[in-house]
Amino acid sequence: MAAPAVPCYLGWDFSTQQLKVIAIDEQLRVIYEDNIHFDKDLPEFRTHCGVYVHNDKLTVTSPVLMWVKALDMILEKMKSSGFNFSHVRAFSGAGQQHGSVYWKEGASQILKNLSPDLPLHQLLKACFSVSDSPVWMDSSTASQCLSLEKAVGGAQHLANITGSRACERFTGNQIAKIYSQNPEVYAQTERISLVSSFAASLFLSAYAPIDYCDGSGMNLLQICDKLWSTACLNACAPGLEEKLGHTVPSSSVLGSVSPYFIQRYGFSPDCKVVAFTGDNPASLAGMKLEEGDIAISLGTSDTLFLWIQEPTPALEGHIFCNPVDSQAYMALLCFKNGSLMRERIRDDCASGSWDEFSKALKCTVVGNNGNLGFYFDVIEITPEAVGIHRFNRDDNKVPNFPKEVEIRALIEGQFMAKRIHAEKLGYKIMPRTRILATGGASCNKEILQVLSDVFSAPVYTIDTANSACLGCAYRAIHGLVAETSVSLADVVKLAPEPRLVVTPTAGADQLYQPLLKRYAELEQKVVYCPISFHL
Ligand SMILES: O=C(CO)[C@@H](O)[C@H](O)CF
Repeated sequence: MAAPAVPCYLGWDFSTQQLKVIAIDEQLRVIYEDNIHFDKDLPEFRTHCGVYVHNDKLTVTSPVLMWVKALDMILEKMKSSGFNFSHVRAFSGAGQQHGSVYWKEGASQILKNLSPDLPLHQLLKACFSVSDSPVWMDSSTASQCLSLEKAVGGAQHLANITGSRACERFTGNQIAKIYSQNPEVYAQTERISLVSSFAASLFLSAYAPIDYCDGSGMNLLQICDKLWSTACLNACAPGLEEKLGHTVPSSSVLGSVSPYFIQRYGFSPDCKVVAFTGDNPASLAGMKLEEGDIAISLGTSDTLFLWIQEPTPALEGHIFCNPVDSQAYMALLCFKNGSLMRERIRDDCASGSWDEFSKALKCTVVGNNGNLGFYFDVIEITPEAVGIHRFNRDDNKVPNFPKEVEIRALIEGQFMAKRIHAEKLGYKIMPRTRILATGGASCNKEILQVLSDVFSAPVYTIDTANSACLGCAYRAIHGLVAETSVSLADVVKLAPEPRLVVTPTAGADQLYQPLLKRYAELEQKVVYCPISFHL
């Protein structure tokens, strides 16, 4: 007797280092999780942490066919494990924000006529005019950023229009660079997707629209009316609107999964595809963020984000259209030196062991006896700085710290930066503030204890570190009823509540108040002017 059909929903995450998938049942319980790690499972692409850092140390890309092949592999893994795709009622997904994919002229015809006998990476190998997609770690478009801000009347004006000042990783500036350096490649490109809408296009076997939320990470979309800004488009490249297509609300049902997936994997013809969005916005959905909460994602990038009702564009940080409620917004601060920085210090100071790393945090005192550090192996976004800078309790620069002091200085510094820059943007740590942590490092209780002490707030986590995948599975369910104006919160009220993990150490707030002030003052000594830095 065949097992009863257990309707389920999928959430995909095309992130920097891996492709992840989660399946949940109608009771929102996780029934399947899997991933393909790009470096380990696709060694033929020879990426490091999922990317190529070019010789100029500014340009950072990822091979688009690696993402395509990762999807082939994870679907085959699921099929071999007996996963029944016919039970999937709907799915949505996320992609690393700001990255872009360039479809070559004629690709839409190839997408429409995929043979289910072959894997996607063979069928699509001639479909991309740019084989190495620019990704969010890139910082090579300083001149394009200057031109864009000049074209629209300055940095704050651009922030008022698009939610951010010109950012080197943002897609409009990346497109401008490709157009200026390779106009013939740009001319051969019939469609430009974000990583999120590229992934949705694979499942639709047709170009998927960009959603409002991920679209607001491009320096091209007007966050007030969700329309492309003509001034910004024209400042980046000619005929750009036609290559981008129109945008859609993040809860839109884009259509049904394509015949390729029905015939090759057994998806139901009724399986719906809900608009894909950015990874951080998907995490906001996955963590059931409430007003007053602060979310911190500890992944390849560390990001701090929160749900806001009104846009407050500034010269630092970003305002995106909200992925769950298209009348609301989300604020985000991005810190590029996240997990890769923690892993490098773990390798150098804890013999590559997280247990040793945690022991070092346990055996060093809150506040680290006044030792402070700034750890930026790659050019940091918040603040704009690079290099390793250590200061002793007298604010004197020192060349090194003992290993366990180095470990605490790294973690305290990463979290003090988050609190300082969040409060600079007006985000208040209130008595009822909850810190919701996600991402790989959210599994480390000692790291979360430092987070709680620095923010003087309790830290909660959800059952999986893959909040972006989970958020997309939730959004898949919501997409099926979004027309009835049911809120996501209503749809996921049965989902597990975030779980309290740590509370602040007694006296920590009194210790960190003067340290936060010192850290903010010392940070001014390590930041640089990005333009002069590159010239
Ligand atoms: O650039 C970022 C956010 O603005 C990063 O967090 C990427 O989304 C990571 F994939």
